[in-house]
Amino acid sequence: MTAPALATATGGRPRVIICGGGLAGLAAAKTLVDNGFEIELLEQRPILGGKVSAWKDADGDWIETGLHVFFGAYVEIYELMKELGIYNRILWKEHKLTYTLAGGERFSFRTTKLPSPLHLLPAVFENHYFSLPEKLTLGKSLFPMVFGNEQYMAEQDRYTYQEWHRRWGINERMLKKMFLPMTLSLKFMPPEEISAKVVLDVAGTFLREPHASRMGFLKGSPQEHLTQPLADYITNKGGRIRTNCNVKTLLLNEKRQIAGVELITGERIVGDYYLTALPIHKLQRVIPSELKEDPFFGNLDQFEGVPVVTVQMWFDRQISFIDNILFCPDGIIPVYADFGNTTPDYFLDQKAEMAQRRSRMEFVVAPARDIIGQSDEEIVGRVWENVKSCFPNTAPKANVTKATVVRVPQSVFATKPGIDRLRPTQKTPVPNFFLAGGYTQQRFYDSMEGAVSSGRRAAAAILEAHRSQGALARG
Ligand SMILES: Cc1cc2nc3c(=O)[nH]c(=O)nc-3n(C[C@H](O)[C@H](O)[C@H](O)COP(=O)(O)OP(=O)(O)OC[C@H]3O[C@@H](n4cnc5c(N)ncnc54)[C@H](O)[C@@H]3O)c2cc1C
Repeated sequence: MTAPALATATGGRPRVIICGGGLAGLAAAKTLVDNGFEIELLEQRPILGGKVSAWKDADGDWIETGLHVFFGAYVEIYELMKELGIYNRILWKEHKLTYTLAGGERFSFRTTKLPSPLHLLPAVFENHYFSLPEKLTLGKSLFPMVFGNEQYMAEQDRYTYQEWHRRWGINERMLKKMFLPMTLSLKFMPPEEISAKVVLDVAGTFLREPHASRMGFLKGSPQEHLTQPLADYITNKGGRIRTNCNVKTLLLNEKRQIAGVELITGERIVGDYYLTALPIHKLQRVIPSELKEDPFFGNLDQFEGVPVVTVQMWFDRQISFIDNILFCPDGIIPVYADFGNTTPDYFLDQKAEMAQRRSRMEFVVAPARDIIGQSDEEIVGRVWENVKSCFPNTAPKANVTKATVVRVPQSVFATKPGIDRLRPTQKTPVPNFFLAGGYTQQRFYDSMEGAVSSGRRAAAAILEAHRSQGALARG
């Protein structure tokens, strides 16, 4: 809803400069234009979307920054997509987690319609891969996962997940085969590095909410089905989006408020409010050093991004017949999907008979610290060996017709122990400066939902600041 009464001291509409055109910046921009603000969004790259961005290569194939799935637990991104009329672009898959192992072995967890947390218990106890004694070690740990209160969860942030797992005496094979691909898919970090709190938060949500772990895929590229409709909505409402605008620094005035944004070209852009929706390693560079004297900003230097690699491979025949997300504890591809099954826009030969359908797979390669520096050929070769070992009946007959590698040296913020309490609010101690991004405080960490939620919270904080400023002026 537009609020035409909004105005600045000079009589114009309040103007917000947003740095960063990922989901957080775009979600904030949408809320602000909906509320009568003038926005100018500055994005460094030629395309929008940040970590969810995709672009077409010379063959006309979409290349994605990363494999993205939607979880049933998300809320705000669905509200936003419904407002844009694009919620139906999500295709929900069967509520089942499939693990593919070396040698072609498989196991899965299928949920039932029982009330939570019972909906997941048959999934664990019907599973054939783990023995009953192994599964019983997990049973007792479900209590703190489901019933642990906020204080308990916060206290677990001092442990890695591996430490927590061992403290509770949960079976080691479950750590290696079930939880390793889970933590690598969640935050691209292994159990010995990720905070226990993150895993407990996610597992607790899955246990408490029956649909939380259900997953969906976009019907095609995130550019066409998410980012572009969002950007179009903003520009149609008068928002200005500028790509190829690399923000160099935020400028301060004598009151230690933000006075403007300087681009690397030297151009200076001025507004009433400033919102950064940058990845944490970029934010660290644009914040003036004077502000870092305040621990609110100084603490941000303790955050870092996790490296990850995305590999896409095209094949001359169908390798997998599973229309869902796939996990793999063996090798370097903890989570992947065959877009030939999951994503209709990507079917190479949509009208063909099933026999002619071909696989097109996208893999998350993690942990990537030691892999990211390898050559494309080496990385693709290792992924291909991994695929052949997981699909020994179909893969060896197939030929790889094309492969691409996308490296993200600093992707989502590293959820290592001790970092959670340092996550800043969207409102900062500087009255005209606000933050958005997965590292800021909200429930969903660095995810599409976390980005949208943080963007909307930052926009709400700007609205609030503007209203109280108006009240002050009137008073
Ligand atoms: C491989 C991979 C897989 C993922 N899978 C999932 C998934 O399955 N489900 C899920 O929910 N989430 C997933 N995520 C996480 C999700 O993509 C992110 O949490 C979310 O997109 C972050 O959005 P953001 O706007 O906060 O940050 P970003 O997307 O990083 O956006 C920041 C923007 O700022 C721009 N920028 C940087 N520096 C400057 C500068 N100096 N000036 C101007 N602009 C600048 C960047 O170019 C970028 O566009 C995945 C991430 C990756 C990398």
